[in-house]
Amino acid sequence: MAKLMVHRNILKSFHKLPSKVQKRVSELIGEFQHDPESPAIGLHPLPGTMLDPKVRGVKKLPDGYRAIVIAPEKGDTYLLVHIDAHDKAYDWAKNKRFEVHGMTGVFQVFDAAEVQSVVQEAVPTQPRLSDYPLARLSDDDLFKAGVPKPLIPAVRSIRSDDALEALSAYLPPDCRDVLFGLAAGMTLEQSIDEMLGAVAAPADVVPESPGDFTKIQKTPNFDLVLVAGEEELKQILEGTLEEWRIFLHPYQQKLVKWKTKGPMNVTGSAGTGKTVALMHRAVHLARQLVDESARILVTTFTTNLSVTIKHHMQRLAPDVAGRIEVTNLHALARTICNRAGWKGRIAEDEELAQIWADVWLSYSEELPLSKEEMQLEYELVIDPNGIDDEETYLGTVRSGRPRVSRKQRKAAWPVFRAFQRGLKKRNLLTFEGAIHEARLAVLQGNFTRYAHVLVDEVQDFSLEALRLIRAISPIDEGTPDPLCTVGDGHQRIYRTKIPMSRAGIDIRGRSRRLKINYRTSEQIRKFAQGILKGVEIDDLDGGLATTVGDHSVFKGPEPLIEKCETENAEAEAIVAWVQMLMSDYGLATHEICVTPRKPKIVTALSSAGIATFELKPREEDPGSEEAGVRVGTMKRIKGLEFRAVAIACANKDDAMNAPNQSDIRDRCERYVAATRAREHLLITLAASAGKSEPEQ
Ligand SMILES: Nc1ncnc2c1ncn2[C@@H]1O[C@H](COP(=O)(O)OP(=O)(O)OP(=O)(O)O)[C@@H](O)[C@H]1O
Repeated sequence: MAKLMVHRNILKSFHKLPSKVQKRVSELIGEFQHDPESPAIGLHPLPGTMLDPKVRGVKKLPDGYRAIVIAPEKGDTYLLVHIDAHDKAYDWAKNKRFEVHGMTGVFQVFDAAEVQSVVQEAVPTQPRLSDYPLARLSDDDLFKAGVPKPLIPAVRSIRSDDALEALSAYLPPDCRDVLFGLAAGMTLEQSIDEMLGAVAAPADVVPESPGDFTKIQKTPNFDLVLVAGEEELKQILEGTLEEWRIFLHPYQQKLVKWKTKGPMNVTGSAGTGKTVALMHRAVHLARQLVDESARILVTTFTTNLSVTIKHHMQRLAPDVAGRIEVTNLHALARTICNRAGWKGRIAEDEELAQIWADVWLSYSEELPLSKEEMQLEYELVIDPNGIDDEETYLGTVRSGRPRVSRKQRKAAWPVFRAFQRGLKKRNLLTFEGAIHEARLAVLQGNFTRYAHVLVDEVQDFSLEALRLIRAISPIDEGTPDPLCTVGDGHQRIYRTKIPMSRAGIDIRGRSRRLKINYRTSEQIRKFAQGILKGVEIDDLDGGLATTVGDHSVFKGPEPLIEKCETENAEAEAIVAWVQMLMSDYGLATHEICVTPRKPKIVTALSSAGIATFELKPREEDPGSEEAGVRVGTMKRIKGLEFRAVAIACANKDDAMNAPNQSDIRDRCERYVAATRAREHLLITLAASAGKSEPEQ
């Protein structure tokens, strides 16, 4: 029976086709599997009009529409690559080649003449850097990198990043990714490995000729999907199956299926598909569970993200979703404490204040630090490190905290102890205290370990939280794939860095990085990176993170910067920008977000007749079900994404006005906010903002 694979582009544009055409295409796909030559389909060659003789037209579509199908020279897998009105469809296909690459086995679509002319346009303007990395490669090297043979001359003439950038939209995505890695200074092997997931394609995916489609399903495919059944086809075509569910990047795929003996770690800057890889990995592991009672845990730092993941998991894999517990760290800790018999609750802020007040009343000796500093020391050192004895406190590494002598620490300890007794007396715990108690409960055998643990946003986990996830995963049992942590040092907004090794989580040799950005345009990615320019970002294990080779899969408008004299001017600028997005780009209000929430901006938007919707903590964003420009704190929008984001920073003391002189966590928070934007980003700055505003 013939098979039909569908190209990613069809799925992206299907909803734009007339409904009659949509209906007929769905039927045709079904009919095709039975008999591609059936007269009801009208598959016909187009001799003399197409550069590639494998191109076929499909006639039997309503309203003069045509589908372009690529017929195999070898095998019985056909590829549906394009649908459009008659002339447009044939014009699209006329000069293109549709080939399986002879080295990588990846199916590629390209137009060599178009690529040549883009390069020629870029060449006169590019500086002639003779030592540009691509210029040093031989034709053979470029072929190994996945460049189709007809494109090699054009690629060889690239001499600058700008020219590569200009060309990138015309290159097959696999070869584009590898070339970006090479241009960033990676070796050929490194780049192929990092971008395609393997240094060399296995022999069984390499085709005999560009028209040999017999192995195409075994290849790490960027753009083709074999539709499993009618229901899946319907969902795919209706656009209810998101792209990330169908088209994993080969490197994501590799991480999903990677078999590890110990804990593994995935890093990558914002939008590189870490959460997507983690969700697919959880499903992959769940489908392999043999023991009926075994469960998998997926946990996150924020409630928002765990709610989103839970929702996706139920749709991604209803067959195994019941075996995957998705919860945020604090809920997890509470559950473990409750199951271990704890009857108390988490203290409210007022209760904590009362306990401190009692401590100060009962304490007559001279304090080694001010009351405020003592409280901070408790919150930032004692509590997140799970310290409950003096000796441990004396030996604790207090990264990022002002120096406190051993003598001061000795004098401070009885105060902290008194605070802990105060909590215990009232049967209360702090959030961090609950994590500590949960870990002790697990270590005492009061909670069954999970078969596999997967953790997102791990950069924000405290030392004690890392120890908890280590304790509930089966690391010490020696079973495979015990723990998978995912995080990004650029997005650490709740605490200072803690290497995983300090919690006994050994990820050496099992840490990988994702580089391809799917969320934000290249322009926004670069801008956001600029906010953290000069800051050393860690790799979550004591080393430095690198962004070498990072790039986005699409381009967009440059981020806009508006300097504003007053709060009113800022509000007006944001209203004008929202109106422009709605009228020029057709954005709906729920696709736009303004952060942080400033009352003047909300009032100005509603005076202009534009509804707003406040994103509150722990409440889900209702998406298209509820209109209104989203407004919320930068912390609240972490884990979300919008087509457009405005970051309102016109107050002089905002970190965005002088990032180089600002606190790292404030800069990270602004990085997080900027990377929530897919296509449009507006930053308002104070009129006095100087040279140190973020570099683009
Ligand atoms: N293979 C893919 N194909 C298409 N889209 C993808 C793919 N992987 C991820 N995406 C999309 O990219 C966006 C970012 O993905 P994801 O949230 O997994 O990234 P992340 O690295 O976890 O981001 P952050 O750290 O900012 O939370 C999402 O819109 C997701 O749907």
